[in-house]
Amino acid sequence: MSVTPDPTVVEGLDAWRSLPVVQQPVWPDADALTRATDKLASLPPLVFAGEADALRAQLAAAGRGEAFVLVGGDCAETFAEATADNIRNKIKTILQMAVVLTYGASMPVVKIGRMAGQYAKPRSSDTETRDGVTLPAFRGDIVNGFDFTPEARTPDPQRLLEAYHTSAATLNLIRAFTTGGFASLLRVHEWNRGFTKTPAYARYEVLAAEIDRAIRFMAACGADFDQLRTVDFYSSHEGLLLDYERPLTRIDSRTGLPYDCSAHFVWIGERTRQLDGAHVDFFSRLQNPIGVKLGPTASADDALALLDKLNPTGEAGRITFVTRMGAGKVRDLLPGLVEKVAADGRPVTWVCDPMHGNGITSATGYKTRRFTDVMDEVAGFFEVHRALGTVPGGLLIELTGDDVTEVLGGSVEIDDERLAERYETLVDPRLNHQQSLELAFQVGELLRSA
Ligand SMILES: O=C[C@H](O)[C@H](O)COP(=O)(O)O
Ligand SMILES: C=C(OP(=O)(O)O)C(=O)O
Ligand SMILES: [Mn+2]
Repeated sequence: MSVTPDPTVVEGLDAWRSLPVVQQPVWPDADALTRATDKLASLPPLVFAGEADALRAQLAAAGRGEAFVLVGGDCAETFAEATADNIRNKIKTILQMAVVLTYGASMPVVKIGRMAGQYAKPRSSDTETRDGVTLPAFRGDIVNGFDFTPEARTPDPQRLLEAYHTSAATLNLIRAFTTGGFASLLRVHEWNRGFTKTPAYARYEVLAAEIDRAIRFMAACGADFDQLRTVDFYSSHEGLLLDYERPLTRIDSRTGLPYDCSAHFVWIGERTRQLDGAHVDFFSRLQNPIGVKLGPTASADDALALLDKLNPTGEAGRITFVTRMGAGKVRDLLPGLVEKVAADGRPVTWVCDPMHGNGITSATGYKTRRFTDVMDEVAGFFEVHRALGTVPGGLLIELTGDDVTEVLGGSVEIDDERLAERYETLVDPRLNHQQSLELAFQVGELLRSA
C-alpha cells in the first residue's frame, strides 16, 4: 500500500526557488531547461529510498564508533571517463582501501563512492580568462564542457540528461561488481591485479595473503562465507545543482516522504551551506542521510544552527559533518567545533576531508596538494577527536584507481616536475592508486592505535 504524501511536503520541495542560491549556472535557454527537467522528473529514480535508510543506519553506527566511513572518487567525474576500466579501477581501489581499514580497525567500513553523479562543481570564479579571452568557468560535465571555447562553455541543459544516463550506467556496473561476485572477499588478491607494482601494492599483497590464510582456516572450521560474497556500496555526490536534484527527488511510496533518488548520500558543499540559502532549505526536506562540509570559517554556532535546520530532532545518521580545515588549522579550529556540537547532544557523524583545505599551486603552475599535508590533516583529525572523547568516523578522499600524477609526494615520490606526466583531472588533484593505498595503510595504523 502506498502512502499519500502531504501536499505541503511536496510544495515545500520548491521553496528553495524563492531563496538566495549560489553556484548555479545561468542557463541561456529557459524552455530548453524546462524540457530537460520535465524529462528528468519522468525518468526512474537511480536509487531506492530503502537503500538510503540502510545507509543512514550505517552512518549512525559510524557516529558511535562501531563502523568507519570511506567516501572516495573523483573531484569531478566526466562523461568521457565513465568507462568500464575506470569504474573498475576506482571500485577496486576503494575495496582495497576498505579491506586495509577493516583490518586496521577491526570494524566494518561503510563504502561510499563519490561516483555515479559527481558532475557539478562549485567554482571560485564564475569566469576563466586565458590569453585575454574570458569565458564562463567550467562547472562540471553536467553543466558545460571543459574545452575553452564559447560553444563548450555555454551551459546546456541536455547535459542534465546525459549526467542522469551516465550515472545510471555507472551505478549499474557498480551494482554488478559489488553483488555479482567481483567484490567477494574471497577475491581479495584479484583486486590488486593490473595495478603498478609499487611499495603499497606489495604491502597489500602481504595483507591479502594473511586474509586468505584466515579465510582458509575458517573454511576448514566449516564457516559459511555467503556474507563475504557481496558488499554494500553506496553512491554519493555534492548536491549542488538544484535543477538536477529537485527532479530526481521522489516521494517514497512506503512513507509518503521525499528522498533525493539521485544518490544514497548527498552533501552540501562549503560554498553553499548558507543558513538561509536554497541548498540548506532543500536538503532540510529530504529523508536521505546528508553531509555538510565545514571549512575553516565555520563556527560552532553555524554548526548548531545547521543542526537546527537539518536535524532538529537529532536523528542518528542523518547528519555527517565533513570537516576540511587544512593541515595547519585542524588542531586549532576543530576542537571548538566538535566540543560544542558534542555538548549539544544531537548525534553527528564526523568525517574528515583532508583534501580541500590543503590546495596549493606547484612551482610548475599545477593546482595540487601535498600527500604529507593530507596525512597530517587526517592525523590531526584523529588527535582532536581522541582528546575530546568523540569519534573520528571516517574519511572523504578524492582519488582515482589510475597512475595519475596530480598530488605531490607519496613513497613513489611525485615531485613538481613529474606533475606534468599524467595530470588529468579537470578540477582538483586526486590521489592515485599507490597514494590511496598508502593513505589507507597509515589510517589503518591510526585506527589500530585507538
Ligand atoms: O572541488 C572543488 C574545488 O576546490 C572547487 O570547485 C573550487 O575550485 P576552483 O578554485 O578551481 O574554482
Ligand atoms: C568542492 C568540494 O569541496 P568543498 O565544498 O569542501 O570545497 C569538493 O568536495 O569537491
Ligand atoms: Mn574537489
